[in-house]
Amino acid sequence: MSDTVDDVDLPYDEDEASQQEKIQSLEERLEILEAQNEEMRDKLLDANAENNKYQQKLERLTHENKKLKQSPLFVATVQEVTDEGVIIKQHGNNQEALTEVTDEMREDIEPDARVAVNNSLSIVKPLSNETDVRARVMEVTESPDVSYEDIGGLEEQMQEVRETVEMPLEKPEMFDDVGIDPPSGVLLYGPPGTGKTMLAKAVANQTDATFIKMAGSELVHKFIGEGAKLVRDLFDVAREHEPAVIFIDEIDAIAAKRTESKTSGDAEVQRTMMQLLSEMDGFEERGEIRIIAATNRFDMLDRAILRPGRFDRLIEVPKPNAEGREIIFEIHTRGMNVADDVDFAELAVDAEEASGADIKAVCTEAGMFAIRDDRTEIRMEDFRSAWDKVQAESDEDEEVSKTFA
Ligand SMILES: Nc1ncnc2c1ncn2[C@@H]1O[C@H](COP(=O)(O)OP(=O)(O)OP(=O)(O)O)[C@@H](O)[C@H]1O
Repeated sequence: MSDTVDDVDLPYDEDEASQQEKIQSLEERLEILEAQNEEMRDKLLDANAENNKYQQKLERLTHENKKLKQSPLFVATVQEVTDEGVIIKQHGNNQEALTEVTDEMREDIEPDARVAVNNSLSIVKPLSNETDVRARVMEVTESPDVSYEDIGGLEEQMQEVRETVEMPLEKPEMFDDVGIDPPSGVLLYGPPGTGKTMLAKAVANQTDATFIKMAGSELVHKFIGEGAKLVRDLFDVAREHEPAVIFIDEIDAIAAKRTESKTSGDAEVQRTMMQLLSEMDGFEERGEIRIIAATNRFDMLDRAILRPGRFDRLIEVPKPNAEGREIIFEIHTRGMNVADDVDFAELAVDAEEASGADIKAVCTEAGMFAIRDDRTEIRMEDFRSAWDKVQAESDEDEEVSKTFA
């Protein structure tokens, strides 16, 4: 829509201005309008250019997003950066490939760098170096600070771990003299928070062995193609630190029963497990290294892992009974200022179904109740309230895990 001449606010007085004055005013007005028009056009051009830039950025991000969603990614090592492209070698199957990269990516890549590649072997991103990965998945402790006295209610289990792990480390000659091979691996199984990790740490402490922990889930879920290599690394690190206790937590993540599905993730889990079995089978040359594995899901384990010479000693680590719970209460309140009215036997009966980890949480919570009440002494009522709280929290957790199951 345009204004008609009648609507226009004229820059002169219609009745009084001379013809000459009218022309001059109109010329001046025209000049101003032309300048304004020019300015608006420049702004429009700038806005268009800006728009184009955002459009391109949006396309790049959408593309990037799509690329990242094409999981899983595989791990490869850069062999050579050539004018034709980058030569990479995929981990796991050792397949070599020539792949093209953008100029920006080329700047970030050098021979021996590890990169994540997608299904079509395009480099998606460079990876942090190997030591970072090792550090992320392996916990190496020269002397863990857990001793047998810190563990409550697991006398039998402790005895068995001592025989099967401690004896071969401390008196290997006894096994030679008798002429039997010590068990290579011990499998601890039972509900979460019952002291499996503590048992492994205590035996390492007792034997002055280095404690090396790796979580099965870390081994397989981080990057496809890395699992088997990390298992090799794990045993290399153990050899460097002999005597050593290797603790593989959540072993079910690598040693679950074979499923029907043939996804690349499954193949990766299989490769990781085969590597673990072969490391264990070649165990005699490995000297003073003992392996302890743990799982909360014994029912899921592939039986191959339980054959003789592998994890052939199975030790169940159940939740503690009332007597065990009482001892665990005593252990975790050793350094606490507990009032005379506190009766651990009674608390142990009340806290049915509690794991060692729950009891530890109850003791800490009880201390918090005393602090909130401005007291330095912890009373029976604090422990009772703490148990109610811990129980309510674990019920909540259960609800959440059911919701997401
Ligand atoms: N039997 C126990 N005696 C004393 N404290 C215990 C016992 N069991 C568990 N705890 C306490 O709970 C914490 C967690 O226990 P731990 O990590 O050994 O459990 P876990 O069986 O390895 O659990 P998960 O299967 O979840 O790894 C311990 O650091 C300790 O404070």
